[in-house]
Amino acid sequence: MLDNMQNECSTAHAPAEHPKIKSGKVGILLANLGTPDDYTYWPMRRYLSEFLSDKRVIDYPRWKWQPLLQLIILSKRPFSSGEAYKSIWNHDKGESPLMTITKDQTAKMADALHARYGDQVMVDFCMRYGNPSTDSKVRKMVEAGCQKILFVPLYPQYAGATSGTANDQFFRALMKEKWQPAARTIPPYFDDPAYIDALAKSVEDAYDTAEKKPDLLVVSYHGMPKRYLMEGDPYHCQCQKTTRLLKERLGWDDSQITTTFQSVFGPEEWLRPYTVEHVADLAREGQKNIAVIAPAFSADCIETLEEINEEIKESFEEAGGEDFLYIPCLNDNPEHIAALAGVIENNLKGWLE
Ligand SMILES: C=CC1=C(C)c2cc3[nH]c(cc4nc(cc5[nH]c(cc1n2)c(C)c5CCC(=O)O)C(CCC(=O)O)=C4C)c(C)c3C=C
Ligand SMILES: [Fe+2]
Ligand SMILES: [Fe+2]
Repeated sequence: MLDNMQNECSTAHAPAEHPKIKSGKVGILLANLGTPDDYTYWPMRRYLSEFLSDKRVIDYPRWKWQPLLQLIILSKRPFSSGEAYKSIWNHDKGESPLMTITKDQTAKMADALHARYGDQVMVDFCMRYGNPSTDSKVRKMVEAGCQKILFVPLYPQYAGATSGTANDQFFRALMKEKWQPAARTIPPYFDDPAYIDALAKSVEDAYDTAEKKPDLLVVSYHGMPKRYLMEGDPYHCQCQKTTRLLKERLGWDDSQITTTFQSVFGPEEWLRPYTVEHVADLAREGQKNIAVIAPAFSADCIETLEEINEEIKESFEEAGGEDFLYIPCLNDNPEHIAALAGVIENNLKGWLE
């Protein structure tokens, strides 16, 4: 039974103006990358500026990077990225798909965890960039009486540019609290059997219902500069291992599956092979019928719906490819929620049984 501090202070000894203190809950705070509030210039610029000013994402010295970012990149990219967001926008809800899906995931996770732990837990989500901010959601949890918070970045593979910076922002939010809750973050879960099962099932379902069974599965991960790998970031290795585990779980051999990296940004070399070039090479070599899956994303977003399913598909078709099957992210499907709930349960041990 979790302790309730308010009982101790409801005696005659407490000062009359004593604040109401809520306690006794465990917060589970899901976190994703963030997304612009709108696809027009200023919201896009605000979002990109916050994102691309993060040293975990782009690690050039500020004096060199900020003039280039603020004067050159942010005068053009909000327009081109805004167009891309507009093409995938959830106009009914007035938000991006990443936002809609994260809300759906959170609602389903809340149901699953309330069924398991009752009202001892509070489940919510925040974003690393933009809204709802990590600060605001940590504040809300502390105010509601969460003395313990488990922070859950929704990235299966660890990268400094994703889980690392999400955790940094969580710790910064804790710095502002008078009564800092106990805090945990989760390790990467790319090798969790239930997560690999969920991925494999999504491939099997897509292949079963495809008009033409694909000859090759391209497993496309968000890229990063190759230098980050050389400097110690484990993301590349965790991506390669995700593909291997998926291949083994599907009972396939190396001829049926391949790993690539997408979304190259700037002049540096990024992790290779680049998806957009590789699918064109495949089409030219005679692989006319492929499927693409993107396991680094827990929710469909601009990088999957627009980049993979529009730009990369076009590159494949222009090079002579015929059938391009995009396999959606795991989003709020039941196997994904169950796998994530299992990861959360494991990481709550000692706090809640
Ligand atoms: C420029 C450096 C970038 C690195 C390094 C990077 C790593 C990285 N990102 C994700 C997940 C997502 N990225 C998303 C969008 C996005 N990413 C970058 C740049 C880097 N990402 C930019 C500039 C953008 C914005 C879109 C654009 O202007 O092209 C998103 C989608 C957000 C959405 O609203 O839909 C996600 C998710 C991972 C997993 C990763 C790992 C190394
Ligand atoms: Fe990104
Ligand atoms: Fe590696």
